Amino acid sequence: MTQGTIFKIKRYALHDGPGIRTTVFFKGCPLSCRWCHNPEGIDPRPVSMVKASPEGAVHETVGEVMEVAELVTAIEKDQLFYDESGGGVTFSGGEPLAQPRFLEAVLDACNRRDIHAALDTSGFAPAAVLDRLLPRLQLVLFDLKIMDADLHRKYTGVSNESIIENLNRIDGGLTPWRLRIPLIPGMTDTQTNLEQIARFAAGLKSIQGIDLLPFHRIASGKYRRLGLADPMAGIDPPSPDHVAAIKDRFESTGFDVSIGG
Ligand SMILES: C[S@@+](CC[C@H](N)C(=O)[O-])C[C@H]1O[C@@H](n2cnc3c(N)ncnc32)[C@H](O)[C@@H]1O
Ligand code: SF4
Repeated sequence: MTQGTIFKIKRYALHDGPGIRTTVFFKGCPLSCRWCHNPEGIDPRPVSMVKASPEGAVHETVGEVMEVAELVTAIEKDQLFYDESGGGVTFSGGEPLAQPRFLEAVLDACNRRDIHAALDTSGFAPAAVLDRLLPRLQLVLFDLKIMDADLHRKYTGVSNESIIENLNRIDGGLTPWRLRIPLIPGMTDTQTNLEQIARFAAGLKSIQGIDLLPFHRIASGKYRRLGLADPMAGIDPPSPDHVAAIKDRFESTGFDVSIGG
């Protein structure tokens, strides 16, 4: 039996793809982005978080091992909503590509049920994993964080070499995809990085659009609950005007650009 580890299933999501969606968060990620808003999803094993309750602080375990059939049952519960809204399921995390066999089995089940399946990914995976999974996906939301290899390593912990290779791979294929750029002040959101991304994006062929994801601070409480220091303490979200100017910049070169995705 193929099993996977999941840390959240969010129903009635209106982001991360068209229509009403269920977002499934896969546990485990080979990156460790300094700004990650899902720090509880990085360790592949279940982790302990402190939760406030009427009885005081209690520990809860985040992360659950699931069978393919169990997850598919949870996903198909809302098939009526997907069908009526043009929605479906989005696999996010953590990094879904870090559990490729489990993801493949769940995708096969979704494909058999005609459930639209989207992948939210850092793109950090062996090319063979991507090649196997792309034909099973109806949409890929592919993050591009930092073009400079050294800065990418500094802020995410890994090289971006395989990510760029995989971007070029998906761009030559048939699976619909959008580029996602998190706007993190001083890290991804610098003039140099955005210019480098714009130059790279100008050469892409099958890209359907760009989603800008402005930095937000929803994770600060999560770091506290994990017993960790917030690595982004003191950093504010970018202003709406600044984000609008970046949107204009990408739109002026012909891209369909959304804020928030
Ligand atoms: C948590 S990640 C999971 C999927 C995959 N690991 C990735 O990075 O694309 C989902 C999305 O949230 C974005 N993100 C993470 N932390 C963020 C933050 N603090 N503010 C805004 N976007 C953030 C990522 O860039 C990514 O597009
Ligand atoms: S790749 Fe995604 S899940 Fe992994 S650390 Fe970065 S933002 Fe978080």
